[in-house]
Amino acid sequence: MTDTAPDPLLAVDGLACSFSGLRAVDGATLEVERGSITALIGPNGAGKTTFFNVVTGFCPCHGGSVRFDGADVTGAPSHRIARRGLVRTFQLTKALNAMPVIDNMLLAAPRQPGERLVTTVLRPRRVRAREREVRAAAMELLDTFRLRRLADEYAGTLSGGQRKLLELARALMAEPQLLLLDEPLAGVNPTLGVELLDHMQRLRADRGITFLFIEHDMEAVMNHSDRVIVMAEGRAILSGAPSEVAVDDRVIDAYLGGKRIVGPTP
Ligand SMILES: Nc1ncnc2c1ncn2[C@@H]1O[C@H](COP(=O)(O)OP(=O)(O)OP(=O)(O)O)[C@@H](O)[C@H]1O
Repeated sequence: MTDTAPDPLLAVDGLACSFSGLRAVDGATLEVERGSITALIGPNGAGKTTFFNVVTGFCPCHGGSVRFDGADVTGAPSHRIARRGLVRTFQLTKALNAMPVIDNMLLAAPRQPGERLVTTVLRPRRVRAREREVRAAAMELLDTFRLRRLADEYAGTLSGGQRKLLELARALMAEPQLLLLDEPLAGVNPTLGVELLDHMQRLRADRGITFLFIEHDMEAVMNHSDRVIVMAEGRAILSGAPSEVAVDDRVIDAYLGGKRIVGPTP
């Protein structure tokens, strides 16, 4: 690692996670700056997805620490980490596919007082007010992603691109401070890919959301991120501006197929 942020939103130190002896994440140390769009790159099997899973509480932590927004969240359950604003996207499951788009959105909202019978009975007005708030937030996001007209359609009937947008919209219902995206451009046509990257820029500007995204598309990484972190064999081996990372010999040899990429386009 070559740089550190003064007040990082996410600070991970020596993180480890093994699967039956295989060290998928092996002492990863990295930081994500507040308000940045940071890319996480590295070869297949480098441990990027497992890193996301450990940080967000979906895989066990076998060593090291995770600090988010100044709090130690190492090994905390995923729902508690998400409630703090550290959220990752997920592919729509079978169950979610069998539900209308709007229900997918409503289910993803935090702090639903109607979840508790006692609140529903004793404070019905509060429950209804929160339900209206959640529905309004869902509709606004569906508008943003041009999915509003599909609100009552089953999620399973959406095109691949629309599903990607719905995954992003669902994650935003959790009101993230830091959103982790695992290969957001995979399987997406180039036009929608550009749209997704524009959404990230706009969400950062309008809602102050910080992004950490895993991506193999080097053009997207170099042109749409402020920082790039390179992972190999379970560790972060390099971090810097895209223009710095793009000229590093290790990156050129191992991850860019020997091709030199000259920084972001103006
Ligand atoms: N649930 C699991 N059980 C066993 N091994 C796993 C599990 N998840 C990941 N691994 C292994 O951990 C290593 C890291 O995998 P991971 O998916 O985190 O890498 P990655 O960098 O995200 O790769 P890719 O770019 O191909 O998605 C790989 O060797 C993988 O096979």
